[in-house]
Amino acid sequence: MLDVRGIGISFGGLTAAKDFSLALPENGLYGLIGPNGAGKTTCFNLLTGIYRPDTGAIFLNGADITGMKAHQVARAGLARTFQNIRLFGELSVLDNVRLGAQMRHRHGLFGAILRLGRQVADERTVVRESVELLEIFGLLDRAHEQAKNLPYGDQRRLEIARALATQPKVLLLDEPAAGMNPQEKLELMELIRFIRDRFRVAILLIEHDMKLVMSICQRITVLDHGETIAVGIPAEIQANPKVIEAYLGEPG
Ligand SMILES: Nc1ncnc2c1ncn2[C@@H]1O[C@H](COP(=O)(O)OP(=O)(O)OP(=O)(O)O)[C@@H](O)[C@H]1O
Repeated sequence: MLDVRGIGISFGGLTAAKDFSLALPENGLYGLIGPNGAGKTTCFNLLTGIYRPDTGAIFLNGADITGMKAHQVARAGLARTFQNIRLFGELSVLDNVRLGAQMRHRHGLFGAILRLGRQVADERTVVRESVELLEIFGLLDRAHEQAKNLPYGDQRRLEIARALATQPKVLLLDEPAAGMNPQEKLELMELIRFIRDRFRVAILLIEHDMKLVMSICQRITVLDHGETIAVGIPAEIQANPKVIEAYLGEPG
């Protein structure tokens, strides 16, 4: 579903990502780990069109998306969440998800404002889909609150709901468990599996919580200093001396 072939980027003298490859199958759940500054978020930025790779190519469901802009990548079916939650804090919970769903409909926001024929039908579909998502994520009773007023764990879930509203083929989650307590992490683990099955989406997950990554990911890629140092199933990764060394060298 997502086929990444040797992408890389340098900033000045620093190679932030080098020769990164990945073959994420339909409905797969893979992990991307590595010490701080290893280049994980840089890879997400390359995949989602925030950065343009200096080398390599990216294919989504067979289509070459290399060099596309972020909004084109999103339309092509690659959605993401961010390490630092990026919601529209002043907008309602429902409107945040609506904006995701709106992206797929032809007439967009202007159509919704003009309220003409087809646009009204589109808008009704958008609202229906958004309400369904909020229900699935247990956020429907907060639909009309401002997003910024939600508790932290709910904001993380809302961001995932908004990404799913675009009906992606592939979903990239950047540290979804960051700042969560152990109970919330357990719930999140279940939620990620549920999302994969319910929405039939392939998921690539960046996460520092090893327990979470090791228990839900089928395969894991480990980065260190921008380079891939290991790829394998969780048991292989846990026993890999290069991986252990990379993490032991990490301060704190
Ligand atoms: N736009 C940029 N300009 C210059 N350097 C950058 C840029 N983006 C990333 N880097 C550098 O690339 C390296 C990798 O950063 P990145 O954020 O991808 O790491 P990470 O693995 O996601 O780390 P963390 O786990 O701390 O989030 C870092 O040294 C970072 O400073």
